Amino acid sequence: MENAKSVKLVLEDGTEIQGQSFGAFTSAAGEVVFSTAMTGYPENLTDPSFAGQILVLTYPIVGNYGVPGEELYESISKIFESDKIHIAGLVVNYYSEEHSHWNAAKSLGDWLAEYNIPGICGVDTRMLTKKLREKGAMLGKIVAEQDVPLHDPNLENLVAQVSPQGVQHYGTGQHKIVLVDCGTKTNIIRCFLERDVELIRVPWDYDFTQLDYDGLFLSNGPGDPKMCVPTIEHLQKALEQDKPIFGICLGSQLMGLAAGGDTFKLKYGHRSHNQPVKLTGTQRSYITSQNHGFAVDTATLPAEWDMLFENLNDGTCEGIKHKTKPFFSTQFHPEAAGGPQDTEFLFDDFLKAVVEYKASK
Ligand SMILES: NC(=O)CC[C@H](N)C(=O)O
Repeated sequence: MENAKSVKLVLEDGTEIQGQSFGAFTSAAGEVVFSTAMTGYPENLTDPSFAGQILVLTYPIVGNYGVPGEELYESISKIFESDKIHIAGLVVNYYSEEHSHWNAAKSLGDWLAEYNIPGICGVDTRMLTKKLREKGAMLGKIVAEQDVPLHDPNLENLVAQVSPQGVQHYGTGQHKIVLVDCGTKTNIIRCFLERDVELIRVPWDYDFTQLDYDGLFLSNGPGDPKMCVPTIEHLQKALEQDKPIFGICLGSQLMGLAAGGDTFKLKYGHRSHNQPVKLTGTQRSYITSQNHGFAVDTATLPAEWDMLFENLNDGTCEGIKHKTKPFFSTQFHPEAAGGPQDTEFLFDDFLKAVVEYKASK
């Protein structure tokens, strides 16, 4: 890029990579993670699960389709996954200063600058990804003029930072679903509102056990699931009842923990739109959208629980289910955005369980 200022990416193992600045010319530290998705940066950057992370995109040209303008669906964003950029920094190979797309309203660089998020381009992101795969996810920083200390976001309660303050209601459908918002992607809300649902969106530490509802949903969210102590405690009470429960990503990890199982940090996580998972007990596999650094340790699940999906790349747990009660979860993202929508039927499965539960009362 002509006239771009120099910046560098520094990793905790001492690696230093020089590049050029785009977005905000500022320094930022975080956990460096990579995604091999080929598209979807407007969705990824606004996914609250990326809070505290410096995101490396392996796709070699980024920014060429710009960033869409904001449109609303009900009272939430129609396009983005939340109302701001959540990543701490962005690392790309070639940043396309020119963009062209029918719904582009601005450039990726201008959008990052609006939120004071630094980008670094001119980085061999495939070499960097090989390093992150060999050594595991590392702390790192993008350094502009001012140096900043390395910082581990997983030691913070990131969910408390991204979860909303109050309760919000959406939709007027027949089935009352409580959505525990640990940093939900808006497409989860859209998926529910396309169905026959009245949604009650509550903060991560809200005592939803006091509410009158037909089904409980636990959202995705950033950081280490073990930070969500109040959510796990409330969930434990819900697990004593029979109302259907569905969790996605962090929500799946919280179900595992509330059930009495354990979670662990994966070496470098799963972040892409083409992760294969197998439905337990079948030979059926699905291609899924994923963004996670932790997973439920299947070996620690109590006897009443089974693994529901398994990752076909590394055999890790991609969801769990209770053997007799209508409780299930996915580690992947059936709501996609971006990514394949092949598993969106799981929202219908959940609502079918809600209908059956209500009919049994
Ligand atoms: N997308 C998510 O919900 C991620 C969950 C958790 N923060 C992890 O990285 O594993």
